[in-house]
Amino acid sequence: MGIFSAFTKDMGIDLGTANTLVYVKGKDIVIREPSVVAIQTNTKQVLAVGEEAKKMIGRTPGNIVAIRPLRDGVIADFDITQSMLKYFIQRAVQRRSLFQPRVVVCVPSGVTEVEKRAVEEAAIHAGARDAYLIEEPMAAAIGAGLPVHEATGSLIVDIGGGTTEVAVISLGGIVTSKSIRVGGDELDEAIVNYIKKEYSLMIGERTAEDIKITIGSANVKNKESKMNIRGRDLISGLPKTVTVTSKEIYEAMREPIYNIVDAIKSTLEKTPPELAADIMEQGIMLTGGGALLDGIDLLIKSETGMPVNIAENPLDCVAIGTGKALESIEVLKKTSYNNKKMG
Ligand SMILES: Nc1ncnc2c1ncn2[C@@H]1O[C@H](COP(=O)(O)OP(=O)(O)OP(=O)(O)O)[C@@H](O)[C@H]1O
Repeated sequence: MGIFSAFTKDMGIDLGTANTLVYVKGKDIVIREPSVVAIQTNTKQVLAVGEEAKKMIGRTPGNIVAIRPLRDGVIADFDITQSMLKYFIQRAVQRRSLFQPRVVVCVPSGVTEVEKRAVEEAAIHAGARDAYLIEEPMAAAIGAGLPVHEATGSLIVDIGGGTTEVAVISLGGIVTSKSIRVGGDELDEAIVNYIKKEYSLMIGERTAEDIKITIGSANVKNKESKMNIRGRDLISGLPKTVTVTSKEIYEAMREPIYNIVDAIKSTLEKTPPELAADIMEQGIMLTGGGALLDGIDLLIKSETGMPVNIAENPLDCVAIGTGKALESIEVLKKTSYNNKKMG
């Protein structure tokens, strides 16, 4: 390692639809914030980014909006994504630093070629010396400690906010994969719709997420809890409280949960037999916030007949894997995402 490289603060960024994490080489994860930006609508001025902006969702006056610029695994608002990325890079670098970092960004798999270029440019604009992209399932697998470079099959399932990525990895490459636009957000929406239909009660997406995390389960036999929730009665227009059970929430989330299970099954069906045998032995690895949903591992195990493991820190895997990819930057340069640019 040259004397200067020790000071470069190279970083890996998980630009997620729900959360953005920044991993700085030698320091671990230094930023962990929701991917939300609050802006003044008339001037387009950025008022808050991250946690502070998330608190404003559903609570802003007319001239301020709190936006999630990445939705459903794609960049819904490019300019705001760029501002957010710039804000996080500069916060991680600390303005006074003279050294320009090399940055690896993990982007949702649904982004287009144009958007990939634009993310690289945004990173350069924000002060990066070089910018590379990495595919989300590869970053998740590296972060979860799977032997991605060995001649053995690993199956990774990353259940994020906007997307679920399922991939079989061997010898440093993705052998077969599937990405669906179903993740934690879809579960929240299903809860909002269920409560509306069953109780004529309107709740916000943050309340729905809270219900999912507190009493939601993918294996209802294991859980029977209740929760009081508050919202607006659609008939009277007034605030109202109702009590919901985990069984009801399971019913509400059943369809999107089974979409995730089906994506895993169809990936397994396309997996070459030798690699399927490796996966049978090693098990399926779950990462992403959705891996924390109560009972999801048991459901996948019973539906596929394969052993299932949950990564140690499922929310951090992509950021850690993105950061670790920096250590083998030569390998990164050769990946399909970056070699078009290089060649
Ligand atoms: N304990 C929990 N139980 C259920 N879901 C959870 C839990 N904790 C977090 N989540 C969900 O995980 C999702 C966020 O996960 P994560 O941070 O991995 O997504 P992301 O990387 O930002 O999204 P993407 O991979 O789609 O870009 C949210 O939908 C959140 O509600």
